[in-house]
Parts: sequence; structure tokens; C-alpha cells
Amino acid sequence: MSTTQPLVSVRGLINRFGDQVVHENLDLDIQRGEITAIVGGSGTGKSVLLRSIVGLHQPNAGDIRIFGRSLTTLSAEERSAQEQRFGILFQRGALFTSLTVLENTALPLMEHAGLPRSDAGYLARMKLALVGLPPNACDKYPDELSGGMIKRAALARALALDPEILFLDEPTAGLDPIAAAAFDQLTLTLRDALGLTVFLVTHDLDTLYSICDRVAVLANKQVLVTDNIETVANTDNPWIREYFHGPRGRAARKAAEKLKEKS
Ligand SMILES: Nc1ncnc2c1ncn2[C@@H]1O[C@H](COP(=O)(O)OP(=O)(O)OP(=O)(O)O)[C@@H](O)[C@H]1O
Repeated sequence: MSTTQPLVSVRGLINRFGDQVVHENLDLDIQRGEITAIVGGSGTGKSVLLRSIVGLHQPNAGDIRIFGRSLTTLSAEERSAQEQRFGILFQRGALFTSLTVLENTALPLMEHAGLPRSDAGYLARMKLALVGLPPNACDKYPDELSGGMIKRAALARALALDPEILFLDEPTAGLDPIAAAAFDQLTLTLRDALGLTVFLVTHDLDTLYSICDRVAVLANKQVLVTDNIETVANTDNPWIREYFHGPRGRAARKAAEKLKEKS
């Protein structure tokens, strides 16, 4: 485990909806420069955790520190400034359907960075090229794109303000295996090239094996373990056994081993 100060530190997080307790004294650290994934059964609270960290959900209790500052101590202005250091990719992309891909990507640059339309458009084209979209995708509307292209466009928008940390909610969900693997590699390349920290929610075992430095398992309302995938997969827990050592888990592990042998 790293001894440097984590970029994100969650302590004693409690989230409830009515009688339903989703998180109970949950702790989690996200280390700078790493790709950390959170996994867990359906409904265990992965998305609520992500939403709590990025400030879209107000937890019932607990302390969330990002860049060394506790969210509760920030003024509205400081919080807004901090949010501009995040890039967020929502599960379905969340692009504005009435705007083109270029306009979607340029929007944060005009709204938050105050750039004139022409400069925002220039930078947006650079971000769209960075995520591997061809120039002719710029003028398309989201419903004219494939699932993989929508994810890339949404990623370009998430990168518009040069964030330090990228939050991805199920980035490969709904993609075919080839597009999913390409998106994983893009995430890895961007992390390396831009020095990003990445936190992602996923069910995709291939993503875990191919690009994640650390995997956190959410079970019984807490983070049960956070470690490299080998250590996590060998942790004694019924859900971990079923997930990592079932047929899909074994296949993902073999595929990752083959890839390593080739490289
Ligand atoms: N706004 C809300 N109001 C009431 N209940 C909510 C709300 N948001 C989430 N929940 C509940 O909290 C629990 C955790 O939801 P969450 O979406 O975080 O699960 P998840 O682990 O991301 O699931 P999945 O893997 O299926 O996407 C679920 O039981 C969900 O119904």
C-alpha cells in the first residue's frame, strides 16, 4: 500500500435512504496517479459512493477529503472551483441531445472557463481528437453515434477542463467486447499521458484485470478490501469467490495473462 497522502479520502461515510442503510462507516482512499475501481454486487451502493465523492449526493454522515480539503469546509465558490478539477463520465454519457458533439465538448469551456466560442471550439476539437474521434464526428448529434463513440464524446467533454481526477461510472457498460477493450486502453493511455487519477465503477472483469492498479470491493455496506487485483481475488469472502473465481473471472484472468505474455 502507498504511504503518500491519498487524493481522495473517505472516512466513516454513512448513506441511508429511509430505512435502507447503503453505507455504514465506509472508508476508502484513492491514490494519486492510480486507476482505482470499485466493484460489488448490484445495489451495494457503488454509484451512491461516486455521487457522494463528486458532491452530487449529500451523505448522512462522514468526511470526504479531496485534494486534502474536507468537502464540508468548502464555501460554495471553493466547491465550484474544486469541481472543475474533476471530470465525470456518467453511465449513459449524459450528452445534450440537441447539441452536436463539438458543442457538447465546447460547452464547459465556455460556461466554466469563460472562453469565447471560437477558442472553445478549437480546444474541443483537440479533446475530441485526443479520445480518438474522427473530425467528421464533431458535427454529429449524439443519436447519430455508436455506443462507443458516445462514450468517447462524453469522455472528451469530461476532459474539457483538464481535470486532475476522472470519475467513470460503468464506462464499458453496453459496449461490445472490442469497443470495451479499446475504451479501457484509451483510459490507460490518457492516465499515462495526462497524469490523471481515475476512479471507476464497473462490473467489467476485463477492465479490472487489464488497467486497474487497485480494486476496492464494496460489500456489507463497507469497503471490504482495497488492493491489487491478485490480493483482492484471493481474499476470503463469498462474493469475491463467486465473482473472481467463477467462469467469467477465470476467463478475464486468462485473457489478461495472455496479453502480458505478448507484451
Ligand atoms: N435517490 C435515491 N433514493 C432512494 N434510494 C436510492 C437512491 N439512490 C440510490 N438508492 C438506492 O441505494 C442502493 C444503492 O444504489 P446504487 O445505484 O449506488 O447501487 P450500485 O451498486 O451502483 O448498483 P448497480 O451495480 O446495479 O448499478 C440501491 O438499493 C438504490 O435503490
